[in-house]
Amino acid sequence: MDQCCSTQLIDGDGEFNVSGLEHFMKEVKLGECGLSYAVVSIMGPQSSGKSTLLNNLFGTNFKEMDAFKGRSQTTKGIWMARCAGIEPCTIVMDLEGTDGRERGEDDTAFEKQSALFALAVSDIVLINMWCHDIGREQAANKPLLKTVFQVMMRLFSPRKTTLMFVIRDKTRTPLENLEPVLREDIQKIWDSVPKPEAHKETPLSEFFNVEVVALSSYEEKEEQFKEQVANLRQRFFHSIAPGGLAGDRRGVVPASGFSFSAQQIWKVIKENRDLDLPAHKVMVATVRCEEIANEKYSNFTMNEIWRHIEESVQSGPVSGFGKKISSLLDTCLSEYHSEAVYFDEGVRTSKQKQLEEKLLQLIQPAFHSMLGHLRSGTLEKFKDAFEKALNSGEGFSSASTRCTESFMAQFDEACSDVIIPLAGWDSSKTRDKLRRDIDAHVASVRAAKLTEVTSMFEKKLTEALSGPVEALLDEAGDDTWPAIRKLYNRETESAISGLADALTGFDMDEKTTEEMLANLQNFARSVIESKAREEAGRVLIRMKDRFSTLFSRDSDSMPRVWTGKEDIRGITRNARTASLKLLSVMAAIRLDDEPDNISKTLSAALLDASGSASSNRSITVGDPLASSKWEEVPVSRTLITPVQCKSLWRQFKSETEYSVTQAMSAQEANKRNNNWLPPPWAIVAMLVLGFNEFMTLLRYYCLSDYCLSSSSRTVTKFITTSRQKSFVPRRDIRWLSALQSSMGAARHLCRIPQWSSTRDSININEVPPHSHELAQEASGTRTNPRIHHQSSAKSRASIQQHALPRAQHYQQSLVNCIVRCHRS
Ligand SMILES: Nc1nc2c(ncn2[C@@H]2O[C@H](COP(=O)(O)OP(=O)(O)OP(=O)(O)O)[C@@H](O)[C@H]2O)c(=O)[nH]1
Repeated sequence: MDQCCSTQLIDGDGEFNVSGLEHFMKEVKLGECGLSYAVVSIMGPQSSGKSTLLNNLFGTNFKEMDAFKGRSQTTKGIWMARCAGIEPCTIVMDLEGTDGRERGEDDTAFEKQSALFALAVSDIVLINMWCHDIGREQAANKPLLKTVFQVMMRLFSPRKTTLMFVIRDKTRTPLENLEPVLREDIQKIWDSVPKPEAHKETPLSEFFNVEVVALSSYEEKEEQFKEQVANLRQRFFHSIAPGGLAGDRRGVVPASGFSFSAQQIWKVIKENRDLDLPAHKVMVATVRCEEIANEKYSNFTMNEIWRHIEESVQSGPVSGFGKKISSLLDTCLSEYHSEAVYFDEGVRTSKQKQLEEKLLQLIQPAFHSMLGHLRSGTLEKFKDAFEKALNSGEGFSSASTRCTESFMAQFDEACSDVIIPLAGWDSSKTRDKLRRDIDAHVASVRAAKLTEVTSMFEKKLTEALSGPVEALLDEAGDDTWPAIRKLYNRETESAISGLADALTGFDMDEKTTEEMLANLQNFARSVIESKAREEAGRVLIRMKDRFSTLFSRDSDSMPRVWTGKEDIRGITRNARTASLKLLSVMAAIRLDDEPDNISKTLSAALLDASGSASSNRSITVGDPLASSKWEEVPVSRTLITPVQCKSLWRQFKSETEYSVTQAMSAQEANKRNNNWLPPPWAIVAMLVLGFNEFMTLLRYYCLSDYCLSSSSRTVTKFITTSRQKSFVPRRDIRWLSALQSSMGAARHLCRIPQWSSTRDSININEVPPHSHELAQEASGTRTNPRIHHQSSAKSRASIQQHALPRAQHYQQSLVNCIVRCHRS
């Protein structure tokens, strides 16, 4: 026989030995038995040989009374032991004997409590009784049976227990004769027990299987006793099998819940409450399933593989995540199931569901982290691949479609490795987010590329338009805006065509493409408009330049010399008309080829009938320029408003007036100097006084004029050459101009009586005052030319070297001629 293990379950004071039971259960490994165990109890009068029977029947080691010390109570409370060598695992409880002398009046209470406990917990209850008590009115077991039947009524839906009456010290009377008498006694007791209304007519057999065995006296016929006990033992093998000795086992709790169940039953019994076994079973199942679930959850959280996954997933994806987690979950849940399988199904399933939820709640953050890693990883890989595809020259649309499909498929594949079938979590939200991220990236790259392409065409357009437009506006004339329009159309068409070609690879909708092309066209327009505005801001300078060019230079671009023959009025009119043309061209943007009357309006308002004189009138009512808006031109295309034109013209006129005045003064001076004919009275006098004098004078004038003109032209030529070659300082040019004037003055001197033949040279330091004035006028300064030439010895030397010898030569010729004329 196996070594027996026993413990006191409930002590004599009714205290439940929890730790003792837990220890006992571990020792006999009861928790692992599931439903494959049986509980046998024995009750009966004190010192009726219960312990002796159990020890012989089940190989237990319950304490037995020493026969030589007399009959007294040996067993206190309830003891428990495992039956040795009986399968399935059978637990036997030895109850304190009834009817004992030690407990007195209170015994009833403990008897009832222990009897109820035994009925609630046991599959088989042995009722130990003396053979000689059968049929006796005052039999010792009668109160015990009454108690058993009474407490049984306190069990709701009691399990059907096997009541095995063990008749001790069997007499010669055969069992067949004893059993009916005993059953009759039992029935009488059953009938006498008060029952609840529901069980008034319920037969005893509804609640108990009654079995009767008889044993010979252990003390007197030990051999027989042991033989009979050995036979009886056989009935306890496979007692829980169908048809076995055990009852219907309706109230059986899984072995792992036995400890808790027994505690709760004893607690209820002690509190003298009714014992609802089905409810108790559910309660035990609830508590035990919860305990099992908690234990499994705790085991899961402590699992090494899980802890590694949980830690690793913080920093990156874990390979085979779904499979690993699923395996852990399966293990955990199957362990739960195997332990909780014998508990109430409803409770078990419910608790399993709760366990699953808790586990999935624990796992979910790791799952989302995994998806997050997959999403971000896929996105990064997509970005790299997309960039490489674009750099390799693949079309934008083709690259984006191909890369998107490829990496979404990669994500789907990777997701299948993460999915936990039990959880049934959906990765579609993460997938959608990835798709949105990819689309956003494609959009941003597209925007950047489009900006790049657009900028390139804008730059090209700016280069193609800006310079030429500036040049065209600089030469403002009737053809300026048509030329700009032509340029604009040509360059814009070229750029739009180029951009349209470049956009074909971007897979853009027609509307967006058209918008971009329109934007480029508008950009071209804005370049021209901007340049036009810029040039319009400099219109006054340009007008003055144009005026100056046309006024101061002849058709060969040579500087004009106001000899007196020029038509200053006409030249001024032409210059102003050209300047006004520039103003009218600059007044508005004419990219749309819409005719306007700006030029006519300006001419009418700013040039008089002759076209030369500009209006100095202030703005009056009815003045076509008294407006801030041209009639035919929208404000957006206006560069210079009518009133601004008026103001600009006034300023232009006043700033160019001086040049005209100067020219006129110079012309007047030249006219005076060229007026060599003697006064009319002299001509008349000469005609009257004599032919000789006339001829003399004629020669004198002709020769002197020839000589001086020659000298004057020589000096003029020298000055011009010097200017062109830039080897004479400007101030000396001024002096030479003065010298040139002085030669004119020399002609004048020739007619002055003070002129003498002894004066055969010109002292440059004594240039006549008249020539100084001429010099001042020529130079436009008030500086005394004397100071200039004095301040530059080098210049003076140069002049003396080049100009003066010639001047002196011609002057000497002049003097000689004059002397000859005088003499002749
Ligand atoms: N006449 C008779 N005496 C027996 C028999 N079996 C045991 N005894 C004796 O009865 C006495 C009590 O035996 P236990 O086995 O201790 O009886 P018990 O019912 O367990 O006693 P408590 O635990 O005190 O109630 C002992 O002296 C035994 O030798 C039997 O079959 N016939």
